Amino acid sequence: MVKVVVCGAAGGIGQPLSLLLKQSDLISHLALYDIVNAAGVAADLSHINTASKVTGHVGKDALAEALSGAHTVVIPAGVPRKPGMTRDDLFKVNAGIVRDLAEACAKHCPKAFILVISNPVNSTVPIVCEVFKKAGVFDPRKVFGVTTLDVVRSSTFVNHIKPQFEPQSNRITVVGGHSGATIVPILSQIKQVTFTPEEIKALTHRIQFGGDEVVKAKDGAGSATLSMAYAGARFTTSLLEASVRGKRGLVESTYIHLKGNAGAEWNARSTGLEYFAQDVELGPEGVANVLALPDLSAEEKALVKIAIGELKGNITKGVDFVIAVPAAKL
Ligand SMILES: NC(=O)C1=CN([C@@H]2O[C@H](COP(=O)(O)OP(=O)(O)OC[C@H]3O[C@@H](n4cnc5c(N)ncnc54)[C@H](O)[C@@H]3O)[C@@H](O)[C@H]2O)C=CC1
Ligand SMILES: O=C([O-])CC(=O)C(=O)O
Repeated sequence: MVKVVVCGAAGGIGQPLSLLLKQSDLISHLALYDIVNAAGVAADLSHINTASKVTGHVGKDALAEALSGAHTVVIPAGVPRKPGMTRDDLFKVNAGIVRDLAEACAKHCPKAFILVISNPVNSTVPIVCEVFKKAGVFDPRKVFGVTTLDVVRSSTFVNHIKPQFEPQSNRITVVGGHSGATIVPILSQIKQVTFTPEEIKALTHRIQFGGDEVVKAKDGAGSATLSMAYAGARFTTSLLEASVRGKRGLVESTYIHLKGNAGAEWNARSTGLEYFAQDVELGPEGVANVLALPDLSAEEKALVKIAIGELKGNITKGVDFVIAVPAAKL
């Protein structure tokens, strides 16, 4: 039974994510942090008759208390997209938010698992890792970019055109990163159903730009929150099952720092990248083993090549931000 902190807990993702985590019997203390409204959300959730204690922490002065003793910190803090924006457009605001939260985590809970939801994930994960490196507390097994929504969407969208494909028990590998062309679903490995080349093309495009569908439908009121909360709770639960309960064989796709993770050498060599999303087996210390990339079709190889090109810039942008901009005093 552990303490889990949600940073950005009063937001569109933070609230339903906290609701789902309140139902976990692996969590003894759910600490909700935000710069606004976290006390109200915590009071509300605290009336639910599950075992965990819920506390609310509002504003920077309450951050140390929220984070101390944390086993896991989930970060959906920051601004979401509006129509016409890319995830990279969020960097201006969210890079500083994530950098400051990472600084506080490195200080107050340096051994915690850090799950990054805030966009652009391709750059915010390097920001967290660089902050932890600077503080001398970096463990590459413990920082995760949450790309689970791409996996969830993949199964859902395949099921929409192939109803015989059972979407909850059949997991699809998604590699690369978390934005447009960097999202590469490996549909060629699906054994249960077959596709025409046109179906593969349409599905791939829908998965890569699934986020845009929601941004467009919400029409200025934000991006995916409920499906993201579901995906974030799924990833958090898998990690807790593996790290707290010791469950073996749990595999999730996630965007990680390759160097220093078992099994990732091949990925690092073949992509030339420092960070990449790939299936990993979770264990007591976080990443237990990075699974080998599955066989890719010629089309998927071409998509991975495009993803690598885009990821390079996204990663450099995150790394440079930490090196170039001094951290806010916390
Ligand atoms: N990884 C993924 O697959 C996905 C990521 N996202 C990203 O998640 C982020 C949050 O999205 P929403 O919840 O819809 O936004 P939102 O605006 O509804 O909520 C964000 C929350 O963060 C809080 N916040 C702002 N600055 C903060 C700080 N310094 N410390 C703590 N909390 C702070 C705000 O007060 C607000 O409550 C966005 O960057 C969005 O792009 C969204 C969907 C999927
Ligand atoms: O599209 C967005 O901006 C939010 C997001 O990351 C997603 O829904 O995959």
